[in-house]
Amino acid sequence: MIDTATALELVLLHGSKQTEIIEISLKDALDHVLAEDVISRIDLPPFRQSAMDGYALSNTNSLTYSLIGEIQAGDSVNPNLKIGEAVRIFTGAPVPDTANVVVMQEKVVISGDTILVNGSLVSDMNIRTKGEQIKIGDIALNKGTIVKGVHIGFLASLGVVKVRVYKKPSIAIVVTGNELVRPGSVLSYGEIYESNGAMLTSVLEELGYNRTTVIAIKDDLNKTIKTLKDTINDYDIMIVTGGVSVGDYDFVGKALEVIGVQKIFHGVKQKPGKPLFFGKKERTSIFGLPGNPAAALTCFYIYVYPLLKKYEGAQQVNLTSVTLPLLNDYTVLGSRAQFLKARLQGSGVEVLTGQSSAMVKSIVEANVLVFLPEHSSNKKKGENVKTILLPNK
Ligand SMILES: Nc1nc2c(c(=O)[nH]1)N[C@H]1C(S)=C(S)[C@@H](COP(=O)(O)OP(=O)(O)OC[C@H]3O[C@@H](n4cnc5c(N)ncnc54)[C@H](O)[C@@H]3O)O[C@H]1N2
Ligand code: MOO
Repeated sequence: MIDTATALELVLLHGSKQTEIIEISLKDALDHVLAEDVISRIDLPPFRQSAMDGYALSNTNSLTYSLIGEIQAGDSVNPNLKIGEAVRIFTGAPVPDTANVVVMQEKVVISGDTILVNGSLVSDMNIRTKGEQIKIGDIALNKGTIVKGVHIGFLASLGVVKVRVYKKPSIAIVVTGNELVRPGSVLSYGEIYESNGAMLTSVLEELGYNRTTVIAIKDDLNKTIKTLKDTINDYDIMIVTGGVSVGDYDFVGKALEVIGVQKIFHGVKQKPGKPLFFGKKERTSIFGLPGNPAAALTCFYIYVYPLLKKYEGAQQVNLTSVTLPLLNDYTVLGSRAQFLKARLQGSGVEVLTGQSSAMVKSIVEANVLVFLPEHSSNKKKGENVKTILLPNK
């Protein structure tokens, strides 16, 4: 069995990479990865803008100015201010080329058509200079950026309507087990509701991956071979859950071998997720995740998520981790590296009870995973631990 760092390295080394680039509307670009730098075609702001409601004037060290007009946001005017003249102006309106100061209205006393400035005037005050955010021809967003709502807002402010991104992978989620029954039917003794399919589909959707299909297989070697063989070529990524361990009816490893999947590794010194499998066949990357739901989800975040990001050429492939103090003692069981379900509370992290791989209930409460390396000793409250932040939690 290999260690967790080697496993992740091998996934990133051997996992496939998308080369197909598509052009899509900016409004559909959420969670896609930019396939090229986006260059600004305008200065932002495109003209000198007033940052305040007030008066624009050319500072002549006088405190008295006569009003000659008004400029609203959206007006397309550029009046020529003579010495001693000012215009009423509003936030976002174009500042005349002949003005170098905007005084906010609270600092002005009006008397008929004359204003008296109460305070000092500093050149360029309350004026947003042309191109102060970004200049025409500059890079607005780098290739490899994962597009989020703020990026869409920024690009919209530059007038961008289409972006070139990497095509999302198609993903097959194959759930295995005789005991699995679709929610909606009544359970017979020995049966459980199938939940990994719904969980992985939804977690993938939260991350912006919608090209998913769930396929269910019974514990039968020939059927497993046939279904995996019929499925594998149609998808970029195949995620199988269950049947990857050592039981007499755990057929996934054998079936993948029969259909010619190149095994990269099978087994990692970690808890949960000891039986994790990773392999590839032509363009398809194949994960065999443990059937236990919390183990499957943990392996998804630690290994599948980085591959999805690498696949799309993202700059950052791993989940963000931080170092935080433990809020409780934790007794380490066994020598494998551990990914513990935990929750951020204030400035620390609490390891949750119910660490069993089978417990879906406790992973619901978790918003982070605490990572303890192999052979860790028992942890005391206050000790710093590596804490992996889970997305959308
Ligand atoms: N003798 C050994 N037994 C086991 C070992 C071992 O090393 N030696 N490893 C254990 C570990 S660790 C894990 S994790 C599990 C993983 O086993 P499999 O990946 O083969 O998974 P299954 O046995 O098929 O299922 C495990 C568990 O999860 C439930 N399950 C499966 N699929 C689903 C699903 N789609 N939705 C909900 N629940 C699911 C299944 O009913 C089992 O309870 O092996 C240990 N055994
Ligand atoms: O490694 Mo298994 O995922 O502990 O339960």
